[in-house]
Amino acid sequence: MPFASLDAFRAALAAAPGPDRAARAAAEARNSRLTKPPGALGRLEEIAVWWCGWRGVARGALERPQIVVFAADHGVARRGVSPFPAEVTAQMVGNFAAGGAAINQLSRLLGARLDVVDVGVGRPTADFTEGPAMDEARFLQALGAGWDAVDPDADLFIAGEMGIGATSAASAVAAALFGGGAEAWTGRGAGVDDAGLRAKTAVVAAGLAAHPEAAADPLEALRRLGGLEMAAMAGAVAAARARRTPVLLDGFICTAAAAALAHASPGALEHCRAGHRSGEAAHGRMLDALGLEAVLDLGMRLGEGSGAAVAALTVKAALACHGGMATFAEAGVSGG
Ligand SMILES: Cc1cc2ncn([C@H]3O[C@H](COP(=O)(O)O)[C@@H](O)[C@H]3O)c2cc1C
Ligand SMILES: O=C(O)c1cccnc1
Repeated sequence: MPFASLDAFRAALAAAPGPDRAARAAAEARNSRLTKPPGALGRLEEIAVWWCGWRGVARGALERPQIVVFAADHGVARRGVSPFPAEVTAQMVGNFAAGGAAINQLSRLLGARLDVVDVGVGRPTADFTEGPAMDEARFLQALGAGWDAVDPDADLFIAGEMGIGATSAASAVAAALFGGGAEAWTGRGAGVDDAGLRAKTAVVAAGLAAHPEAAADPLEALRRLGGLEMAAMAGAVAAARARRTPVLLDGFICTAAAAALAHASPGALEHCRAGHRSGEAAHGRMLDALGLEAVLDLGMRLGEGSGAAVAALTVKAALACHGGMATFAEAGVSGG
């Protein structure tokens, strides 16, 4: 859906539907009758009920998960904020096409549809220390590209990204949204050393200083300090909500993009769970600030949607138990 203005996108966010409460209650009732002590499947139980509520079913299985990797280049990559050169973004897009990346293996294992959407490879954002990363037209285009990438028939959606420099953009957006300064939100990304981390933190601080307007408006924070792939991820997460498709958020970059939605429209992430807690230092703090609990905590810090893809295997497990187990009555087991 092309958005003619930021207000049009805000209106789409405001129109977000809630879960199907009757389906959720039916899934909860079913869960309480299954042959196990109450609560013995731990958080798998609430994961299954969450998914059923958004899908509008009393029970179900994961059949059409979708992963979209949004790829884009960052102007700020020129500032030496990543241990890897900017050309790795395009090279990794080639690797996705050839099936050689981590996300290829995980999406195949999950049985997911994997799409790679180029929203700015070779056409970087502006360096946010010098001006807004995106003008409004480009920002709206990326939001719309993300919106359009979501398969309306998907039964679980994951947004991933590829873009050298992206953790600097995510740190800047997080600092603008949550406050606390560049130091609190800047981490090692793809692996900068101590000197690199100091330089990266200074670049994020310079970006924040250049865009005081970002603190006042979450979508402006995303436009001025974020990346094209982050804008597309935000558009995709919003589109999934419009279709009541449950979402697993990935790591630091994905969560920072989604956080802009949460700040723009309270409740915008009700259809989301945090797939994992990334090894990027500030991700846990961001999840806490958003009130999100991670499904997994494996020290992964890759991006590409990889942490959420592993978490989707846990959703599959949760739904296999919830959908397939016998009730106490069906199995003739006493005590239910
Ligand atoms: C080979 C390679 C594959 C990747 N896949 C995801 N990322 C991850 O690293 C980048 C962010 O880190 P930074 O902000 O430090 O540049 C993003 O592209 C992210 O998706 C990768 C990075 C590399 C090097
Ligand atoms: O958590 C993430 O999304 C992440 C962390 C490091 C590098 N790329 C992505």
